[in-house]
Amino acid sequence: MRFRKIHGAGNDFVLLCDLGPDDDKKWHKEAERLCARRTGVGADGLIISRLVSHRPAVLDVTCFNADGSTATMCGNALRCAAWAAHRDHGLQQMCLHMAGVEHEAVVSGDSVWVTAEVGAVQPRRLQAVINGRPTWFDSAHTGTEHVVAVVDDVDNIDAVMVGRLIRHHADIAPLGTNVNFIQSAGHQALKIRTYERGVEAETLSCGSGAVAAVVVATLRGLVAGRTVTIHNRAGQPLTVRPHDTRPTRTHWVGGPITHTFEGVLA
Ligand SMILES: N[C@H](CCC[C@H](N)C(=O)O)C(=O)O
Repeated sequence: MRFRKIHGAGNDFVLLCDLGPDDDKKWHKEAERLCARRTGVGADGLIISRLVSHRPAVLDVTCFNADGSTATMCGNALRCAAWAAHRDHGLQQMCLHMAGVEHEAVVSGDSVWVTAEVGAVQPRRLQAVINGRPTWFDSAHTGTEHVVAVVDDVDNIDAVMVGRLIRHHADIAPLGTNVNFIQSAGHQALKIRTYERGVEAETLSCGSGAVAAVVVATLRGLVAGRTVTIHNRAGQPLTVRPHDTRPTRTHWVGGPITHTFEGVLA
């Protein structure tokens, strides 16, 4: 079986396209095997993308985290799937279904944009002591669970240690959460680091995390609700902007996609 290795601003995936209507359940174990950094292909997640219809352009996209769990939303996985549908089928705009939610996607020059739906926001959801300072985490649901803390210097955080602590916090068990640390980075810009549940590691970028960061940063007055640049660990910024017709509910997240290589699974 052919696969693509692809990343969305550093968030990397094994991508399988057009497999036909298979049972997704068997892919949990396969995701764990393929994503293993030493013994597999190595990735943050496995994407399975199926073209449902050409006109209108509709894709069904499933994303598994590296530990085999299902991601209910993955902005970068959706962006990778849209990129591949553009390459394979010439689609420029499409509708993507992931975990029962509809997302729009637009391929525009070097950027691929997808929509994320913003759900419940809860200020001061959790607290942790970071570098000796009590720090609040606000939660923002952007299709999956995210908490966001505003800190002075994201580079000075042990993102894996603190991320893991928060991810397993008793107050949010058993679901857990993705954990984001942000700081202001000038006019309409943020710097971010993200610890991802299901990968159980820091990832280089996270689409739904970038949207959660903008929601929380807007709430905290760090940015205004317009276009925001999110500087990540990959050095390949994502851009978040409100949707034109439903700006409070939906955000676009866009950025580069890199197709690294193709291969054949043994
Ligand atoms: N990296 C992803 C989010 C994955 C979410 C996953 N870690 C989970 O909570 O199941 C993104 O670009 O939106």
